[in-house]
Amino acid sequence: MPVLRATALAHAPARTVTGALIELAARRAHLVSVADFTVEALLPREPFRAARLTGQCAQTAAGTLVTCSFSWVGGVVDAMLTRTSVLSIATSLAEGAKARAEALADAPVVVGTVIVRDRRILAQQRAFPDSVAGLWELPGGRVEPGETDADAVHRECDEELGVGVQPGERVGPDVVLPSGKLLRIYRGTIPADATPVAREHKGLRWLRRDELTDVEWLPADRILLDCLVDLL
Ligand SMILES: Nc1nc2c([nH]c(=O)n2[C@H]2C[C@H](O)[C@@H](COP(=O)(O)OP(=O)(O)OP(=O)(O)O)O2)c(=O)[nH]1
Repeated sequence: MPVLRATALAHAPARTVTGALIELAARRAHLVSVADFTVEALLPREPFRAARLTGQCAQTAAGTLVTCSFSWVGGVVDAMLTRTSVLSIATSLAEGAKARAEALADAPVVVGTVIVRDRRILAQQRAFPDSVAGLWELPGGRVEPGETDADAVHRECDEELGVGVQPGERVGPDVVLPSGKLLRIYRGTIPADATPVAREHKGLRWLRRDELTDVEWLPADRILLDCLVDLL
């Protein structure tokens, strides 16, 4: 199976470069899976139908090395012209992810919080604005000036759920929102006897692994479902 690779070195964190790769890959291909530092997608059009794109980010001392590879079943599409155009797609993705991630360095951040209890994730249903009312998301919100991400996790969960959350480690890559903000997910732990209540949302659900796709998530959260499943 032919494989072509292109690389670039980005001066941005690996999770942000992965987020940039997701954004670029989703414009050209169908996302197949997203992990912390790896994106897989399938190209939808001939002559690349069934060609697989893999974008991988690795943090190094010099920056984040982004590697974009294309693999496809050889044969008719294995002509020199195709190899050249595949290489140019891989190169533009790697270079594009580098440029986009570096431009996103100062982007505002929205934090989301994954709270797991009894192997269920807490999701909340938006009440407003009308464009997203009824869709589901993780507790959280915008990081305000002067706050750390952890401060925002704590404040937003207190405001939205009335519980004290202990912010934990990162989950998944950054996801670029249509507004240009970055959605950034953290684990959060609540006391065993705490009972979250929906103060600003229509409702709450504790979702089991097999229920995660029963609700209609905001588009950015849908991209992260693979990463959430891994926590259950
Ligand atoms: N809290 C949260 N927001 C999310 C998630 N996924 C996602 O796309 N978003 C988007 C929805 C909103 O456009 C934005 C967060 O806005 P928000 O309304 O919850 O937070 P906020 O009160 O601090 O924001 P703002 O209205 O003051 O700008 O991020 C998620 O899982 N959790």
